[in-house]
Amino acid sequence: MSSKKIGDVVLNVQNISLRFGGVKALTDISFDVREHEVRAIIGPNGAGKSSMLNCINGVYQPQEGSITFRGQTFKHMNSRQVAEMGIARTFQNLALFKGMSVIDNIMTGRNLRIKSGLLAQAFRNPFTGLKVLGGAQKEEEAHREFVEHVIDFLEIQAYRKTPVGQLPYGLQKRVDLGRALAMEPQVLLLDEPMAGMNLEEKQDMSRFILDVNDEFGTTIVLIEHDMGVVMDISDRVVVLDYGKKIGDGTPEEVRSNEEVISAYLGTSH
Ligand SMILES: Nc1ncnc2c1ncn2[C@@H]1O[C@H](COP(=O)(O)OP(=O)(O)OP(=O)(O)O)[C@@H](O)[C@H]1O
Repeated sequence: MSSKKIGDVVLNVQNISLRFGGVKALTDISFDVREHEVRAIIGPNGAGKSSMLNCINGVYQPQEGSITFRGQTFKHMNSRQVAEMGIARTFQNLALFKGMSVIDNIMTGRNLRIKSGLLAQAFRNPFTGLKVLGGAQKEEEAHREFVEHVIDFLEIQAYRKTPVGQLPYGLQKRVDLGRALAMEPQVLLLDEPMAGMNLEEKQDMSRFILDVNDEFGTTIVLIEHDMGVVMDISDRVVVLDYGKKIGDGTPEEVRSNEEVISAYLGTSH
């Protein structure tokens, strides 16, 4: 855990309940996330972690409760609106375009920020027939520059032009992180960023997550199964079990919580 300064509450999850037919995926969940914090959500399989992230992200609409982001409360917001507010996410199963290069995949993260329409980009001088070097082109250059910055930051310069599908899994996860970072989010939701990685890849990813948190000042909410990683990099941890919150506090507090210990003793994690 770093010694950075943690700020005010940026994200407040209030009394969220989510049902799928008879299945109660989440029951009355409340917790907050502070600025610059690394906040983990943990719990055994089926505890409701991904459902929680999907509620914050606007993918699922909970039947009860609300979410407040920087003072703005939303009940029914779609994913695009949430992203435009400054909340980005990565997915458990990579959502990358495998045939496209690393740079083009990361560029897709910039789409929300591209203002000039295609029409403006296609505008030509009627006399010369040449493309007008206007705002659209300048804007594209600025986006490309930011994407190059993300590529340098994640140390993937050598693979800029490589189709993502040809990269090892650990690097694909890093590109997925880059795509989310390209959105310049205030809050980054990471769904099992270390899943399927070997030890070295996990160490690399942990370092990148902490660097993003430090250097970009991004607030991080992550789901992670590897308890060692969670305890190492998180400032505070929420523990879910069968859709209910059974623990919330620093890694030390959560580790010594009886209910958390017994929830984990009965599982493989
Ligand atoms: N789209 C859905 N339709 C029906 N049930 C769902 C859906 N999504 C989640 N559930 C159910 O909600 C509960 C919580 O699932 P969720 O995937 O959120 O848990 P999780 O903690 O992320 O699990 P895991 O660690 O296995 O990824 C489970 O009982 C699951 O079967």
